[in-house]
Amino acid sequence: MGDIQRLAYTVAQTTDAAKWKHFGEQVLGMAVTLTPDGGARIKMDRRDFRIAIEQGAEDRYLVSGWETADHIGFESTLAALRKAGVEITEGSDELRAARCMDRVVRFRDPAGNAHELGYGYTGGQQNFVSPIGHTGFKTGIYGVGHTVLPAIPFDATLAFYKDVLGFGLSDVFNFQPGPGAPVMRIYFLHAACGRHHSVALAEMPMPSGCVHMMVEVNSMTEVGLAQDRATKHGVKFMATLGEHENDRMTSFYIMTPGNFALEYGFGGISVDPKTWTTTETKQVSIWGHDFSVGYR
Ligand SMILES: Cc1ccc(O)c(O)c1CC[C@@H]1C(=O)CC[C@]2(C)C(=O)CC[C@@H]12
Ligand SMILES: [Fe+2]
Repeated sequence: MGDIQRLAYTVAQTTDAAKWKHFGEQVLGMAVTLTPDGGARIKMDRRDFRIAIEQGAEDRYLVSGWETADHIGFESTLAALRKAGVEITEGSDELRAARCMDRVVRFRDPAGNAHELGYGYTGGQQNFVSPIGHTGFKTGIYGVGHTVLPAIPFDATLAFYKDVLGFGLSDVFNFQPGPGAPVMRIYFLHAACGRHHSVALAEMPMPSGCVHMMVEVNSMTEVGLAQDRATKHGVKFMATLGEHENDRMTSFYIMTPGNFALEYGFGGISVDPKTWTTTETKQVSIWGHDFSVGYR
């Protein structure tokens, strides 16, 4: 088992941070602060941010930010990356300050997805206050949620997550989008925190850099309220409400200003990384999750 504990944060790029301010606050119920450089910081808990928005030429996903418990876990993960011949860039003082980490390094996986690895949170500890009265998110040791990344070539990318980064394989899904259509693999991996998956690898190209990211709330009521807000604000739904078979998450999917989807859910299971054996899911969901709405 590896030393990566959780997905600590994600980073997206925007051409217009005001769009993220509106979406983050009015739809997601998070607290969004615009920054002088044209970006934004999206707060979901006592940390200063869980989603960082950077000003740039495209609306897209940029980085998955992983966290170890301490410098020991950090150094051993770094050693595994070096041993695998991965190119590593040491984070500047500026990057460390932006991410509120004692130390940060950057690298890419075999599919080209950008990652940061860090430890030692150095930011503030202010209570989360939602501008719309939302009660909060399931974060803490479980991190921000999960991210689903494009993974081509699939086998090399999967091996990297398992053998280099030390993720455990929770569940495999050989997804057939339609009769006769080619199978697209979606594999779900857990970090040490035990969230059923902190990352999933999807065998599909995704120009925006992310298939979706997931945030979790603490009650079904909060999912329903968020669904109402998304409807009210005319947000595009990528999937209707439903419950996944593998992690039992009840969620819906909406499009973000970053051209990737966001899954908003409740009730996902945890696994025990010491004893879990990989399962195979046979269906997207037990009920609901009509993804055809995304094409309407
Ligand atoms: C199958 C599944 C289990 C648990 C999850 O958290 C989860 O997001 C999924 C669905 C993943 C996947 C997706 O995000 C992109 C669109 C996909 C490929 C579909 O059209 C069905 C399954 C979807
Ligand atoms: Fe998901």
